[in-house]
Amino acid sequence: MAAELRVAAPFTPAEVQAMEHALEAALQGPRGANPLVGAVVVSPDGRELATGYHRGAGTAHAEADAVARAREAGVDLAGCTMVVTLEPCNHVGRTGPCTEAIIAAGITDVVYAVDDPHDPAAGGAATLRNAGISVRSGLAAAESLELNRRWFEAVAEKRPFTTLHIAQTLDGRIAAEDGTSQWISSPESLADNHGIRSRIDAILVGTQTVAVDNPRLNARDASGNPAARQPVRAVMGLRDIPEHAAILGDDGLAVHLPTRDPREALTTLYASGTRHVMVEGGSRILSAFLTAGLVDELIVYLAPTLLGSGTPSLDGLGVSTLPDAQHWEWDASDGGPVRTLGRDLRLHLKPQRHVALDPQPSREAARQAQGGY
Ligand SMILES: NC(=O)C1=CN([C@@H]2O[C@H](COP(=O)(O)OP(=O)(O)OC[C@H]3O[C@@H](n4cnc5c(N)ncnc54)[C@H](OP(=O)(O)O)[C@@H]3O)[C@@H](O)[C@H]2O)C=CC1
Ligand SMILES: Nc1c(N[C@@H]2O[C@H](COP(=O)(O)O)[C@@H](O)[C@H]2O)[nH]c(=O)[nH]c1=O
Repeated sequence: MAAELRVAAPFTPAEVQAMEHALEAALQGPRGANPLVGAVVVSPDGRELATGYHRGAGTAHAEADAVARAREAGVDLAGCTMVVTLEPCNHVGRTGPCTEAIIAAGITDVVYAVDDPHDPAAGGAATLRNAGISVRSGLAAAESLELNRRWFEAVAEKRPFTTLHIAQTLDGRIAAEDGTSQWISSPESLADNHGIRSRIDAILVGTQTVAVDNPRLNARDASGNPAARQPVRAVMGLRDIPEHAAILGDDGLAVHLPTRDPREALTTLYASGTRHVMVEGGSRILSAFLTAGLVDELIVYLAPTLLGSGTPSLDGLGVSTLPDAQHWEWDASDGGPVRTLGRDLRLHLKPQRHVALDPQPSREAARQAQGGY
């Protein structure tokens, strides 16, 4: 009789389930300069003892968050397994390295989904192994890559992660016929927008928005007090910024990008350290970034207001026939796809993964896809 071949399963059922929970936890964080990351610590007998997630650049990483929560609850993690959606980082950025937090907690096993492609942070697995920790990777790798697909792409392209902001009326207008647009959004939407401004690296508008609105573009609270952290204020377009424009301020954070090429604008911002930019408008700038396929996250503040005329949100995307339409998916992260902000709705979307479409789909295929309609 042939000897029975037994191959040890690379991951236990508890680890598989913990990774599912880590992916869910990751979705609570905001998108931006850093990827969404979740972590769950599992005891040797398979119980989930602590969960953590990353709340955005400058805050604790998921692993450190899970360790801190366990400490607060008086839970000892010695001998446990850390299950995390991204390779633990190895560097001192704005927070300490996760490898250190894991080693200090006495964790003996680490299971992660995918390697960290971000040069300064990479190498965590090797550091953990050198400390005698057992490290395995590849669990739910496809799901983890999909979770942060656009972030991985931005890192590979060496450009900032790009969020697009549109504050529009129900009929898709961002300004009235005379150019007035302040304010279409509810105070709650404006507060949300200023919250984003305070955690991004740069905000970008077109030269025409500067000419029409004379915006300040800093991050403020409801009383007008500036936030502790301010973004670079970038103006894109060939025209000079008017000498007395409010955007110039006196803090040296204003920058003119004399180009009409969105990729060139992003490359320039990246070179000076910007890893997350929010494009605020107006119409032609929003359209240029969307047409170039450079938008990683779309936030639409939808006001229950009608103008009937005025500046449309978008100024053409080069789409003349339905099969060329851009498709977007609802984004479950950071509060979900739809939130109510005062009288407004906040819609949260991500670009649909590019799928090669049959250029001339058969009527039968189309009928089936639409359920017979
Ligand atoms: N509700 C909202 O969310 C917002 C509303 N607004 C409103 O939008 C209106 C302004 O929108 P809009 O007139 O479209 O102006 P934009 O702010 O989009 O600026 C357009 C100008 O940017 C320059 N530019 C740079 N790159 C490009 C490009 N790829 N394609 C075209 N132009 C480019 C051009 O000027 P140059 O000659 O200098 O190169 C162009 O005239 C205002 O009324 C403002 O109030 C603005 C922001 C947000
Ligand atoms: N009108 C409009 C927005 N407009 C954006 O805000 C800019 C003004 O910024 P600031 O001068 O800092 O207050 C303006 O030029 C445009 O970029 N944003 C929104 O969230 N909701 C709105 O209804």
